[in-house]
Amino acid sequence: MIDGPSSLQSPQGHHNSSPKVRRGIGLALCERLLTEDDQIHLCLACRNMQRAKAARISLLSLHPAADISILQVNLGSLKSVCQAATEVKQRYRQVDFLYLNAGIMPNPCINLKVFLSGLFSRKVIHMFTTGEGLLTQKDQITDDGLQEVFETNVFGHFVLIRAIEPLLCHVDSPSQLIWTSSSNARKSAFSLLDYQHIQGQESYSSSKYATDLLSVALNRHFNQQIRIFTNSFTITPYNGAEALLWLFRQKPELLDPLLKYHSCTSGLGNNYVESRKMNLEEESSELFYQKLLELEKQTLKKLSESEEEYK
Ligand SMILES: NC(=O)C1=CN([C@@H]2O[C@H](COP(=O)(O)OP(=O)(O)OC[C@H]3O[C@@H](n4cnc5c(N)ncnc54)[C@H](OP(=O)(O)O)[C@@H]3O)[C@@H](O)[C@H]2O)C=CC1
Ligand SMILES: CC(C)CCC[C@@H](C)[C@H]1CC[C@H]2C3=C(CC[C@]12C)[C@@]1(C)CCC(=O)[C@@H](C)[C@@H]1CC3
Repeated sequence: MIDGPSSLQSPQGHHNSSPKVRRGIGLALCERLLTEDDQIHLCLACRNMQRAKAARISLLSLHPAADISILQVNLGSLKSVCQAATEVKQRYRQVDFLYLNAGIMPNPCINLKVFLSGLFSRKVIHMFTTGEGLLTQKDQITDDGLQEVFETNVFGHFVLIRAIEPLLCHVDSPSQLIWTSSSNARKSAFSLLDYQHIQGQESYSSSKYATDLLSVALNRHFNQQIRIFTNSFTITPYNGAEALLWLFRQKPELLDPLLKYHSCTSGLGNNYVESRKMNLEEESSELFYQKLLELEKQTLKKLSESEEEYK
């Protein structure tokens, strides 16, 4: 099983030999999964090996008998994604659960006008749970020539899923693919004509809507063997892992691919999972899927050509 990257950081933000654990949803999920069943094999796929090792140590301190391995992957680099996929195929014959957790929101900027008018309106709860229209981000371009938020939050995951497809599609025991979206996903922030969100300033909202769209197409193309789900705004990483853990216990064939599963917390502090229909059309999801297949073809070709050049 692969988990999304864990969240660990040294106190000053740079790496040393004993980085301090920064708790994100990925690590909280691993802890909760091991509490549920410490016989599972966990593989932590992280971009930073120091943090991955520290996450492993922290999990082992709570579950000494756990079987935990680590793997390096930077989702913002196609080369790294392809290398990680090759490594996964060498190590495993099947992946039962693939949690796609990594997601970035670089340089967020709050729109104070929207915040203040939202604060005194009936939409105040909606604003605090979805952050709709509240934040803008400054995106940048990766070495692959793609928008960083799009590549990290969407395309890197997409290429990884496709590259390890043979490990996911087993007739007798279907795999479950659980992809973290957000209640910040917004249809109006996304455009099929600008799916990398080059022109706008809400790359995070756009990337999470892209995740929702892709989840529907992937379900169709993987012949109902893979289910993809999402979660919403979280107060603590433990709460944020609620829907992810709930999905671990579900039979994938009984879940509706058009629903999004949100981790929620009541006023009394109780966690629960709520399903909501996604605001999307299946035709758009298919069109987007086809566009990503084309982009994958182009970018992987470019990558292999540049690798040939360096030989
Ligand atoms: N927190 C919230 O309120 C909500 C979060 N979400 C989503 O949940 C997921 C986890 O969020 P959260 O735990 O809060 O966030 P964190 O920032 O704590 O964790 C995100 C993780 O993604 C990893 N990551 C970032 N970029 C890359 C990359 N290029 N390659 C590999 N790994 C990468 C980070 O690794 P590293 O440690 O190296 O930085 C980090 O561990 C995200 O997808 C987020 O969008 C959704 C709704 C609400
Ligand atoms: C006094 C300050 C001006 C208060 C500012 C509060 C905001 C920083 C938060 C209010 C709602 C929050 C929110 C998110 C980030 C922080 C806020 C904007 C997210 C966008 C974080 C990532 C997600 O995936 C969303 C679901 C969150 C929605 C709410």
